[in-house]
Amino acid sequence: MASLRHALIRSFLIKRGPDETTKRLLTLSSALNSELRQKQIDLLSKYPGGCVDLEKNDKTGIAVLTLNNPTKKNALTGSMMIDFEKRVEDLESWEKGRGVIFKGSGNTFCSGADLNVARAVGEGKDSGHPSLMSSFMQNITSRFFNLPLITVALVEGAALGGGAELVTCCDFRVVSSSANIGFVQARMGLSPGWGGGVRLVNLLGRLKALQLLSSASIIKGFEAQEIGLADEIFGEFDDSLETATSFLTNYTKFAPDVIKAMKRVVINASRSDMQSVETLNTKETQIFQSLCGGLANLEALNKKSKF
Ligand SMILES: CC[C@H](C(=O)O)C(=O)SCCNC(=O)CCNC(=O)[C@H](O)C(C)(C)COP(=O)(O)OP(=O)(O)OC[C@H]1O[C@@H](n2cnc3c(N)ncnc32)[C@H](O)[C@@H]1OP(=O)(O)O
Repeated sequence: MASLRHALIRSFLIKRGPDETTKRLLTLSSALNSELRQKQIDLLSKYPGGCVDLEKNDKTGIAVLTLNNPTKKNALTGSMMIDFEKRVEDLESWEKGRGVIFKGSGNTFCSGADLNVARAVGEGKDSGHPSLMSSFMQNITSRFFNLPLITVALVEGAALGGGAELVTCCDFRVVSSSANIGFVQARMGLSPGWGGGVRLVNLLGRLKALQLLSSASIIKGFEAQEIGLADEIFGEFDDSLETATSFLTNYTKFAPDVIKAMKRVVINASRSDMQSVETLNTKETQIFQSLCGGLANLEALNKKSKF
């Protein structure tokens, strides 16, 4: 697949060092990247609805990032994916930032990709649409995961499919005891496509990740805590945002520069080769693309089953 080859070539070039040929090839690579990005934006902007809101508090250094599509359980439309990228860009350059709470509106987290987008992407298999959506979301979730800020997912209600993958792109998870977290891609005849497979293995280890992905089981908040997918649990009568804020303040007491430095230390130490994650993600997309629009996927989409 072109983008896999492109990523592998780019990774080789960056490692090779700055000679003339490499510079010219990297310029070509950048041009290819911007062409890919335009194709992604053209595809995703066809699916409007909902928004992703960001409230930054310069005084406390804490921001709240909210997936806002309550009539669809915060399912991610194409325009929300583009919104998400803009909010991540804002956070990447937030000087007074210390931490981010990532939540959904209406006491639920996210029910994954909007099924209308998932269906359209599957039907556009031959035009490479699955890889365009997958690589776009992998890039944003990787950038969010590597923000120089301490991030916590506030998980209530449902976090299903891509929604469960978004749960993994935070440093920490504060989860309602009655929340439902499910990597339900297999029920859709799919595999993870938003970088959640790579992050889940890094977070829980190969065996627990394989159990969750291959069973497509939906676990409650307290079960998530037992396996290490939740760092704190709260009850239905607790104020969820207050709980997440109080949890986050344990890690955001010091000056923004110090917090950012600590996060950068951890990012660098946890990955010896920056390109390896890009290569792993690209291979995840290749697997996702191979299933998207396949028989199992189309049957599941036509059933529009609930979980
Ligand atoms: C790599 C990502 C991957 C991909 O791209 O293929 C995916 O993420 S695929 C999507 C995987 N997620 C799902 O399949 C979840 C589907 N939704 C449900 O199971 C339920 O809606 C649930 C459990 C989230 C909530 O159930 P509840 O009974 O509380 O509410 P409703 O089902 O009545 O939902 C209310 C309202 O929201 C609409 N809805 C919910 N999820 C989605 C979605 N993912 N896409 C589009 N619309 C969604 C649902 O249709 C209802 O709308 P209404 O007009 O009232 O019928």
